[in-house]
Amino acid sequence: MAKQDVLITEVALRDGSHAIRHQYTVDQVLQIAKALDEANVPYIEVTHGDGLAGSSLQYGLSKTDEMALIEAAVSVCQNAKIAVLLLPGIGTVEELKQAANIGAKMARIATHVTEADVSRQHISIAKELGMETVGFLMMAHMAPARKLVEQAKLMESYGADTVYVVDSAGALLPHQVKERIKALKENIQVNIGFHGHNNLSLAMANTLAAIEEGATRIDGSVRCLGAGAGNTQTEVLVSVLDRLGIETGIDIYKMMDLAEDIVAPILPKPQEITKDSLVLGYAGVYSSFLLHAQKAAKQFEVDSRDILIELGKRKVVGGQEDMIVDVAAEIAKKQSAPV
Ligand SMILES: C[C@H](O)CC(=O)C(=O)O
Ligand SMILES: [Mn+2]
Repeated sequence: MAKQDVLITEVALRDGSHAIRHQYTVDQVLQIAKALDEANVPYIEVTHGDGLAGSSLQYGLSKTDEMALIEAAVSVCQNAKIAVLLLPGIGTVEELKQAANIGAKMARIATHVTEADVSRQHISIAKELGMETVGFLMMAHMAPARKLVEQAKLMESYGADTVYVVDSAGALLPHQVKERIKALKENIQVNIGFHGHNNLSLAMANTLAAIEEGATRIDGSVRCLGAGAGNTQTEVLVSVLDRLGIETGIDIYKMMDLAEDIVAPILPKPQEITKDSLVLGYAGVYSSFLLHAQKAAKQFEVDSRDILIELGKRKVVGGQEDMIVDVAAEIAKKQSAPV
């Protein structure tokens, strides 16, 4: 195994699922996971975009049962470990056990940045199942560094091997990432990770800032495939890290090839920063809300940016997707009221 200073988790088959409305097929997962494994990517995350059991009317129905997708990825990987995401309250311990049974080796337990206490049971059961465990603190822009430290310590105490700072809204600026990672580095002993979104075109800068402060677990997504404007682009990231003399162990040419030849052809449209995804970062809104807000905007004939700005003001968090329709209806009502 090549030397690795930073371990990359590829999230195109999980976060990227948001961008294609959870329509992955077994065939696509077989092809992508095999190519990622051949490029020496150490971890590949596979589930519905909102984690295990996310397939629902609320979060979007998957085309294919995620267990079939996980099984497919496991079947073609020689070295890469398959990771699964679980948001307590969406997924349960039952799905976690099922995923472990079919070969998933890493469990990433995601909570809102101030609610790490709900991850205790899932982290400890994942450990009992022999899985590597990650605590995933979402919407990290909504809490100051000292709060993040407090919450990360909880996850560490439950047995997390790594704690991630997750910029779910793509709202953090590089100095804010630095401040948060530095505080974790000074206060917890386990590995520190970073997961960025590119809504303000800062995913790469933020990722580099995190690595500079000591993050060694980093998420990337081929072709940026992810919620909102997507994630830090893996094939670009490994090239930049190579130029910086930071080893990922990943074959750069193979990453570029799989991005161009396998992933690009299945995309309905290239991942880009649109006015709506930009507003996610600007207003600090959960990236997974993008498609729901656009749908509500159409239904109520209002500007999707107005919905997103209002959601940001109300500090709505993941799990409150039903508020999107409420906000759209209120805006429509205000707009049709006589002046
Ligand atoms: C369920 C979310 O999509 C998790 C994530 O990737 C994020 O918060 O960002
Ligand atoms: Mn994400």
